[in-house]
Amino acid sequence: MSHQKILVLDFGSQVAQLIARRVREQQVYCELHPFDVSEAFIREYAPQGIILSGGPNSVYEALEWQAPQVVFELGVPVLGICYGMQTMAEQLGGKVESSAQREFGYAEMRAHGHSKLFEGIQDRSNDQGHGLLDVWMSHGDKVTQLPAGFKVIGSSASCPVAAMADEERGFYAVQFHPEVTHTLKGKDIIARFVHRICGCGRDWKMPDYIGEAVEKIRAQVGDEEVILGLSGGVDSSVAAALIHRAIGDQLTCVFVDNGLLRLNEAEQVMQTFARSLGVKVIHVDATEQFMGHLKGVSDPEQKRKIIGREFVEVFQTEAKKLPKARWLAQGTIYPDVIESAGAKTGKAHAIKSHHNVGGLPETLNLKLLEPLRDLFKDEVRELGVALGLPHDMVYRHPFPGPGLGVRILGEVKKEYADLLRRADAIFIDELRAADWYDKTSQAFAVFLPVKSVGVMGDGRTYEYVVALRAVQTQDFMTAHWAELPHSLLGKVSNRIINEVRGINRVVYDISGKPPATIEWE
Ligand SMILES: Nc1ncnc2c1ncn2[C@@H]1O[C@H](COP(=O)(O)OP(=O)(O)OP(=O)(O)O)[C@@H](O)[C@H]1O
Ligand SMILES: O=c1[nH]c(=O)c2[nH+]cn([C@@H]3O[C@H](COP(=O)(O)O)[C@@H](O)[C@H]3O)c2[nH]1
Ligand SMILES: NC(=O)CC[C@H](N)C(=O)O
Ligand SMILES: [Mg+2]
Repeated sequence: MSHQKILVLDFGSQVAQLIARRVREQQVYCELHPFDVSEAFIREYAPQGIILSGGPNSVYEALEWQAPQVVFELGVPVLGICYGMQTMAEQLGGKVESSAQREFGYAEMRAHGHSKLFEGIQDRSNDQGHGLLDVWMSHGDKVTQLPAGFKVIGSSASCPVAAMADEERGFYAVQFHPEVTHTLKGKDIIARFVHRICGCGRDWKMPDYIGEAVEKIRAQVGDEEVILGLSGGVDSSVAAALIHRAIGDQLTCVFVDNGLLRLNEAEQVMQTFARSLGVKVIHVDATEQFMGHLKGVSDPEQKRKIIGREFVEVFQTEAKKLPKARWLAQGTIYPDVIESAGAKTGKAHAIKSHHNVGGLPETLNLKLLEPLRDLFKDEVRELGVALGLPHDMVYRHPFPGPGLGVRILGEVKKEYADLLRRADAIFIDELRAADWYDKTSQAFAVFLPVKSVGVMGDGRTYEYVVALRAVQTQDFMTAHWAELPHSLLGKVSNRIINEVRGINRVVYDISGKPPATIEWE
């Protein structure tokens, strides 16, 4: 089945992913691509409408940062946002200049000229009955001359052309950012563009998508076999459930106990998958193998690389035991794809080597099956619910593949892992009991291999420290530390110190991301 689609062209905006999110929320399929994709690509993609994102450049400096001309020749509506508006103006014969008044943050925009884009959408109105909108701006350039055929449809105090349109041709542009939540009616504006102006229906729904995905997996796999690394996390669990729905027993999951899992995790995963869902799961106890290779290693990057390598090692060994195994399935999701795409616009530094990216050796001899490649995390969760996975599994916090290996600072030892497992379980227990688990995006304990002095029962102690970490975030790219109630933190600290012998001090991590990261290594 083919969907009606929107195409988002990325000019290097920090929030380009959000545009795609906002469109998907309208149950309209869309993809984000670098602005310089080929004309042939755009024609073949056959969008129902195109959105041009913002970006850091100025149109009068970065002359090659233009939308492919075909964008304006396809006969479909186009929405330019910020830089997207400026390049639209420039390319169609208008003018853009650097502005004396730069605007960053809140602005009030007055809508005028009865455009389809804003009609009936306002936060309040002024004395003349014009709609006023609270919008979020981030620009230093502005359109100073309209291209032929355009009229002004919105203005703000320091930006006379805050929005423009050529309704005849379906070209719309806004200087503000409708994709961020600070633009209060942004969601309505995106909805208006994709539904009314582009004429897209609501045909992107997870329950319907199951059938489509199942067909595709069957066609790809045929009568061959698939192995999937199952972690019990959201992505691999949903991938397992989906592939199992498609090919049943041709799927074998491999759950690796690397000795770095949380308390009772192995039992829980086996229980849910093998017993409740009837999926074939092989439980590989590779504790010795992982711990052996990690012995004496304290550099975080080296630890990550070793863990990644050993995972592949295990998958390969297991695949050899299945004569028809030709596929390795992964729970790769859309943000993973976008973040590692290395588009012309991306200049990201390597902060951490994620264990599952780029670690596949040439000799693997297995094809990759990635049925969640087009989905955002919340879509993956919705799909999981539609597939009948238990709520607790679908809404659990993410857990990184290197597991406790990156939560024990420095060298990993079994003794440390055992202490950490117990402290972590107490923290998560208490979070749930206090109804805070679902209010945080990720929470865990970290083991610090330093000792401090304490006094317990009149005796001196000299023991290890545990740090608690809890964050709130939408996308895990940035995060705030969670303002957990002091009483809750107090209770967790008390329980850990009383119940886990070997730990006599608990601290709470109050660093945001950036500048810190969520995991400590
Ligand atoms: N213990 C494990 N055994 C087998 N495969 C694993 C294990 N840990 C991680 N993996 C593999 O690595 C992939 C990436 O891990 P990642 O943590 O990003 O995803 P996830 O565990 O599926 O979901 P979540 O992000 O919710 O934790 C998983 O999809 C899974 O295929
Ligand atoms: O599957 C994974 N393999 C990894 O190697 C890995 N490293 C970090 N994470 C998770 O990614 C999110 C962001 O983490 P950081 O702020 O620590 O970079 C957080 O959710 C982290 O738990 C990983 N997940
Ligand atoms: N956020 C943007 O797209 C900014 C566009 C352009 N660089 C400006 O400053 O006006
Ligand atoms: Mg995980």
